[in-house]
Amino acid sequence: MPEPGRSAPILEVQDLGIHFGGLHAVRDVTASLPAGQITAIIGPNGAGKSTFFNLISGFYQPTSGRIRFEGQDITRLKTHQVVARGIARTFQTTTIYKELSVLDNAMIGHRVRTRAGLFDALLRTGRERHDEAGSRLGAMRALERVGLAPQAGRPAGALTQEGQKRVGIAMALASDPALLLLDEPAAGMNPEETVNLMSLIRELVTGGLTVALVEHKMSLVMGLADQILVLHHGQKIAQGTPTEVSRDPAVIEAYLGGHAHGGQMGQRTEGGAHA
Ligand SMILES: Nc1ncnc2c1ncn2[C@@H]1O[C@H](COP(=O)(O)OP(=O)(O)OP(=O)(O)O)[C@@H](O)[C@H]1O
Repeated sequence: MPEPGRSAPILEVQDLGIHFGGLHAVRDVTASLPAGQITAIIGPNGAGKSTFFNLISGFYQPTSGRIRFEGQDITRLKTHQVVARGIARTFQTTTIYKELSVLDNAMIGHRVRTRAGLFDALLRTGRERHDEAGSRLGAMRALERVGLAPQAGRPAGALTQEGQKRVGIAMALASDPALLLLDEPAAGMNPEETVNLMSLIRELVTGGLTVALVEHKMSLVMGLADQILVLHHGQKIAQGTPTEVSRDPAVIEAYLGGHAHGGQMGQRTEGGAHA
């Protein structure tokens, strides 16, 4: 496993922040994601993890700070421009089109990156036909990467929960990103499916991808992440290897909230909060 921080950063954020009215959802976060590694972003509920992803992927415009990707400033880019630069994401809730085929889903992911607009599509211009062929090729490549090529013709809704998660990942991979953001990839998965998902993420990283993920399942985070970034009340409170952060007093305090008995990081208490 490569040592965190040893490879050049693919993404750097500096003093990144956003507030909604008086609420600082993310505040003064300075951090970097090493290329070719897996970074997990963790923190108690409401810590700002999803907002952090939304800032990086252009869904939200930061109210302070800068974002650099592959050495270039992407702070003010819109979502489609961020995708075109090479950052793709999946969402917490499954956003696949269940009635469409697995291949069509992946093609939708690819077309985010192509230039043909509605006008081209309606008139079936040469460029549109060219783009469609390119979409099909890019989509098939993405399906091969997630092990779904043999299922390309099936309706996405006919796949297992794990299969549908893979479709979501293929949709993101179809735009051929250098950085993949996974928002709670293991949500709703049983332990066996979670292990399979971990193997898939490892394979993708071995193939050259950089991954950042938000996840509550600590077995996945601890077993997969090269480095962990911990947010609490929108601020970075720790960054390091899984071993380092799990021993960090500030992290333990954030998760246990000062209670001596509360289980491990990320476990949900009966009230639904994270112990
Ligand atoms: N668009 C928005 N408008 C107003 N407040 C928002 C908005 N998006 C997020 N917030 C607030 O910002 C804070 C951080 O939310 P966020 O969803 O990023 O946390 P999180 O760490 O992802 O939480 P969880 O683990 O529960 O998904 C919360 O208080 C949330 O209510």
